[in-house]
Amino acid sequence: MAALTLDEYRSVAKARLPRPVWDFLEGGSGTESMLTAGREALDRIRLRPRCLVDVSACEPAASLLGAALAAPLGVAPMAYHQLAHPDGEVATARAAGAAGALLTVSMFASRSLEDIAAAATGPLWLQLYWLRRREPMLELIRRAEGAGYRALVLTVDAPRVAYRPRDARNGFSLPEGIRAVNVDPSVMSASHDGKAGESAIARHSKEQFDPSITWADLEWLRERTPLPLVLKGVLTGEDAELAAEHGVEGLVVSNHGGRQLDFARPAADALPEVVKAVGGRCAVILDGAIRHGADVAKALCLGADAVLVGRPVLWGLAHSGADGVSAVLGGLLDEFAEVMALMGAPRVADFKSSGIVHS
Ligand SMILES: Cc1cc2nc3c(=O)[nH]c(=O)nc-3n(C[C@H](O)[C@H](O)[C@H](O)COP(=O)(O)O)c2cc1C
Ligand SMILES: O=C(O)C(=O)c1ccccc1
Repeated sequence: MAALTLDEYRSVAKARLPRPVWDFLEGGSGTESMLTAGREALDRIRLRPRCLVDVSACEPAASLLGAALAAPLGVAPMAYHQLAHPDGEVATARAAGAAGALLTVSMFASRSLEDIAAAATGPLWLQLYWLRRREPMLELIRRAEGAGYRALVLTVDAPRVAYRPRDARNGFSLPEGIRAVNVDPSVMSASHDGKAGESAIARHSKEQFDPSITWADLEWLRERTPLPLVLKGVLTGEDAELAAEHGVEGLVVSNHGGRQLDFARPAADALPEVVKAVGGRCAVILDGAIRHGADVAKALCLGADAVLVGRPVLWGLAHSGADGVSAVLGGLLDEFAEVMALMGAPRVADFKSSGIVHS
């Protein structure tokens, strides 16, 4: 087990980072109701262990869209890792590789796609927001293909970035020297122009994100890249069905870590109907509030193929760069391996709906 708990990494990160940066990383949208709701949904689910199963050789390894992982675990796309540590996404990539975890790189990463790929020893996916100007998106996709990224994750729960009261109050903008280096400054330059009452990120995203895209536009993207497509931010069986009909390869069931639609349902509550709707036609991934090895087990029992972890990775980065991220991911992995043994579930496939009960 890890020497420190995630809460300890969180406390150190909070103490170390400037308040507006901490608020940006940690905050949510609207009333911030979703920051606790995601955790409560997972806490309501309890495990039903089986006994006298041979667990002398537990195997947490999994595969996700053809990528071999040490466990069904990845890092969620998050903008600007350099806010947490100067090495930014390069450190995260090193640590994710060492832990055998997937890394999803945000379109608004603060290190270049190529530098991240050079540091990575595990699979990389690239996350995209759909921009009004499509050429910069396509250029990014070309670069991702060239650098060996293995899938595209289109975030579909953010036709605009939601109102986030902490960032508005702080007039949040990026500190000197940190920017979204993979896109032209005209696409996202959230620096130097913050003023009280408005977040530079919210303003830029309103200008740049295309809020008019529909299912019909997915075809346009598919014709332009051979990479598998994953949609992130699906919360209903209806949309899961549409995604499967459109040949999407994967779904991330997510409420964006409580940063988009306030009062949305927690992703864990939406997962069963999504799994049922896709009926095995695409991979299903859960994200939001994953903090324990037991959460990975619960997600698998609900029918997910894997989970993504968000903020804890930034806490690890802020604590001690790549080493901190390795410890955070390694700790989750160790916990999951222990849950396998104590659940009498020596293989990932042994986690079924009978493994949980809602309390
Ligand atoms: C600081 C921060 C930046 C984020 N940036 C992005 C992003 O660029 N693209 C995206 O699809 N999701 C983004 N997200 C959402 C995460 O991918 C993920 O859905 C969420 O953080 C998971 O919840 P957790 O932090 O509780 O684990 C961001 C989240 C945070 C905390
Ligand atoms: O997606 C987010 O949550 C987010 O914080 C963000 C960051 C940069 C640009 C757009 C959104």
